[in-house]
Amino acid sequence: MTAKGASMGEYRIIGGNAASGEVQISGNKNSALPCLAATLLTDEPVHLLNVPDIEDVQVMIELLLDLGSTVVREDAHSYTITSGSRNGLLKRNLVEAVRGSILLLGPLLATNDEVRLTPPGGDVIGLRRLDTHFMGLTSLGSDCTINEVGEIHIRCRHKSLIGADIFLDEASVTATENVIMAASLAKGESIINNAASEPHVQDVCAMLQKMGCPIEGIGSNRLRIKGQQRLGGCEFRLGSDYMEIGSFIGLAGASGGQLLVKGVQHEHLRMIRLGFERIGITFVEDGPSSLLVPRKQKRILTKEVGGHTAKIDDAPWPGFPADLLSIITVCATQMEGSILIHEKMFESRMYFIDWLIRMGADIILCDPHRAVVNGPSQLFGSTVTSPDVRAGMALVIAAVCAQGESVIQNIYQIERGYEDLAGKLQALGLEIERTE
Ligand SMILES: CC(=O)N[C@H]1[C@@H](OP(=O)(O)OP(=O)(O)OC[C@H]2O[C@@H](n3ccc(=O)[nH]c3=O)[C@H](O)[C@@H]2O)O[C@H](CO)[C@@H](O)[C@@H]1O
Ligand SMILES: C=C(OP(=O)(O)O)C(=O)O
Repeated sequence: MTAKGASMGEYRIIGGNAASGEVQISGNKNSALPCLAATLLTDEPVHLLNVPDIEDVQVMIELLLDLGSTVVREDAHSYTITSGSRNGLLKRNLVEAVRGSILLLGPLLATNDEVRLTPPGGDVIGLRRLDTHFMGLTSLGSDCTINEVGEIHIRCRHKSLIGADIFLDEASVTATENVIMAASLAKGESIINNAASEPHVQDVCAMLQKMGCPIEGIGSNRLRIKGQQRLGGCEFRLGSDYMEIGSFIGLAGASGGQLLVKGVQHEHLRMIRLGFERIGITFVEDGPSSLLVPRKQKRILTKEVGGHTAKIDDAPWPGFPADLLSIITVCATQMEGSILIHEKMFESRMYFIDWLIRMGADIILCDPHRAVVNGPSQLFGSTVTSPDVRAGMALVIAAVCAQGESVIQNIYQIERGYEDLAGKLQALGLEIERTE
């Protein structure tokens, strides 16, 4: 059993078929988590639309319920949430189930004198430091400590948080979101320098603006936030999940299918397009919110000018997203040539490559951060375990490309972030069975 008692089930996949047809993309997990947390910043109802129906969202909603919020689920993707007491015992197993639980810190600190929280969970992909969160929240006038059992304790030094000119030591996504949310109810103006600017950070800012908090610089690394005495309710539609989009582009490209991907925000895909082009996969815009991955692809790992081996590395937005490097790695095994994959941001995200090697991939894992993929390789079905959400999806793609049957275990890790994955893959003509 997992922390929240969800399925530890498995997927059985018979490989060899191309993923073809149409797929509808869900709302962005990494927008949903902070936007759910931001409902705590107002006493008025907040109506959230395009919320993905995934495990992480269900955990976050359970945490809000524990904090006294009223949650009305209008349908699988829309909720009206009204916050209540904002205190209550947060179950350790729920907090530890998702990284997003750390996002309660900012809103709870803005609305209470002090907050206690056990450390968050999420993917085990290397050290996930909290220093930047503490740095930002301390600058707004609080004291942060962690006790011997790892419990986080934050206390306001004044009657309320006080706006400040803050410089973050790294452009951390969730730290930026926490500081934005805390600053929205701080006294006076705050400036966040070296802020993260991912589309989900932009979503949180757009939602807070609708709640009555003026924010300048959205999408840049310098945000100016005018703190308010109170915020109002709003209706907000979450952006689409560009990690899911990238995953389906990779799935179609690697398996040789033709796929129409619907529910796309093209402006989020500029660097992702360049990354996929480097591994020989292209896609074209097909209307304002769709893209097409054509069946016919180059399938060649491109070289740098001068004929040198190319590389793909991750970076904070608008760089290539860390969360898509595992997908790129598995897709590269199906293309001709060599490429260096350089994971700069997380220490332990590349160990899933051992599973790919076991399935027949020719990859040299140089060190925890760098791998050279030599392709193409015929992959063979195997029993593998999903270590984290993106590695899990990468293993699904490997299984689709492989000859024979694969079993992918620990699919809770995948379903944390992908809505109805088995259903979506079956609709694309793939042989996948989900068992509990
Ligand atoms: C719930 C949520 O939103 N999770 C996302 C969030 O996690 P999260 O907010 O936890 O990730 P952070 O942005 O804090 O950091 C991710 C990693 O990148 C490193 N780092 C970060 C910024 C920087 O300028 N330089 C640098 O090296 C950090 O040290 C850390 O190892 O952002 C990550 C990076 O996009 C994504 O993988 C996660 O899916
Ligand atoms: C690392 C990820 O998620 P989380 O931060 O929620 O663990 C991810 O979505 O790839």
